[in-house]
Amino acid sequence: EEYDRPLVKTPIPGPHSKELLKELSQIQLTQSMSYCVDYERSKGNYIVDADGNILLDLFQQIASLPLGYNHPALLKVMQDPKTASSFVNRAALGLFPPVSFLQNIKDALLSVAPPGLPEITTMACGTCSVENAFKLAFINYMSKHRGDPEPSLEELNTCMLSQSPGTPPLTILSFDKGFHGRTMGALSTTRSKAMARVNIPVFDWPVAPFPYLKYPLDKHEKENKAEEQRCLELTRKAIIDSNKAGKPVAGIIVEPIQGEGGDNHASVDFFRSLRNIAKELDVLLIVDEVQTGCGSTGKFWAHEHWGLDDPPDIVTFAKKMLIGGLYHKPEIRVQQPLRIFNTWMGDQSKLLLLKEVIKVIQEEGLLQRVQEAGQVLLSGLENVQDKYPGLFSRARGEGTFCAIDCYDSDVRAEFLTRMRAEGVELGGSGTHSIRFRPSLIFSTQHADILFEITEKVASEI
Ligand SMILES: Cc1ncc(COP(=O)(O)O)c(CNc2csc(C(=O)O)c2)c1O
Repeated sequence: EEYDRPLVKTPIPGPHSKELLKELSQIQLTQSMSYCVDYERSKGNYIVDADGNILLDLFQQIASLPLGYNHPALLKVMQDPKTASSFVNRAALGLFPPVSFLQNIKDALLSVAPPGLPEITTMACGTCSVENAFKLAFINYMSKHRGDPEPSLEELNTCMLSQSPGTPPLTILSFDKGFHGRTMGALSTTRSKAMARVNIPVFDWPVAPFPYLKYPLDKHEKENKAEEQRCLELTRKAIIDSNKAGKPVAGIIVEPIQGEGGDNHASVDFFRSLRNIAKELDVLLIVDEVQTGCGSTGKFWAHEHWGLDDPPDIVTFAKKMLIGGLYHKPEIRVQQPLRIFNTWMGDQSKLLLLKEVIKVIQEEGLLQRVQEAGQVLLSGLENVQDKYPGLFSRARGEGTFCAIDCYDSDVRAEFLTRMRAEGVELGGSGTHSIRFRPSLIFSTQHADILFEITEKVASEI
């Protein structure tokens, strides 16, 4: 059971949050912190802050809570004495896997593997999953072009001097406004905000535009088709040009929906064509499902909407999956140990929680609930934009992975601040979009509360 509705008693952040953040600012930057949270009292769709304010949370820790706060099924895992050892003994999974490792991987990860991708490597977060997906692509490219999975002696020597052929000038093609993480390789393919990239030396890898669609989609079919065609042609050209310039493209990375760069969508045809381009140019297709994965688009994996005959080569995940990792085709498994590797390789305790998450999704039919609640959410957003055309536009979404544009970033900031003051936690995406990232237990009654509060706020702005 959770709370019936939001209850805001103080300004947010309240006095206790302010005091805690002030102390914390002695040891680290706290500007990104909105308020401190009482994680014991937070329940389901509702987050409770340090001052007892109860908010309907449609952002859910940057879209990383699958079942909201303190779900009983997850708390039950913690009460099981058998699981304590998994939480206190963090295994180096690449060296000393627990006896239960394969069973847990089967139950938690292989049971929901994307179609056609039966192999998996676990990781700790989305960024390190993406970094290792790139390495998988590079290692594969070299093995394939060498005709031998084993690196040559010349490669082993020259790589220590950062020289070719051991250190190859390979690249990853990514899309403008994409987000794939903030470490140097992932950051080379992340272009959502300048502040995430500035002053960091990144790789100068090829980039292509991602479609910017006009809404409603059914009223702009011709223009949107042309926009997608333009992007596909520039993608193909960027790869061919990079190959010709002696910087071979080993992989393409794409999000099914660009979750940081402005909730940018593209059609099934766009992604099916992208898959064909990757195949034609012999480039691995990496689908980054860190934000879209684990159900919020109404299918377990967002790319399942594309109905691909030939699956992606690699799918990265994290956030709602509670652990990071990458699924991949068997033929691209690296042959040598300790090349795709780090100390922990994720965390076995998260697999025990994820097993329960998947059971709850199946037993409570949460994918169906996401589809139903998503329709109510999207049509509610369409009503809001119809009623307040000066404030909102481009309502869009797949499942509950929805967004709406504000007139500009100032209106967005004002709207988010007022919504929080009225007890609804939302996030921004890109320069002026609002993103909805409720957990999978979000239902139509939460949508009713959302739109009741949205009406109040929109009428006051
Ligand atoms: C599509 C996609 N790919 C990779 C990542 C990186 O995952 P983490 O390393 O943050 O777990 C993310 C993380 N999302 C994210 C949202 S805000 C943010 C940030 O660092 O500002 C990161 C993602 O959305």
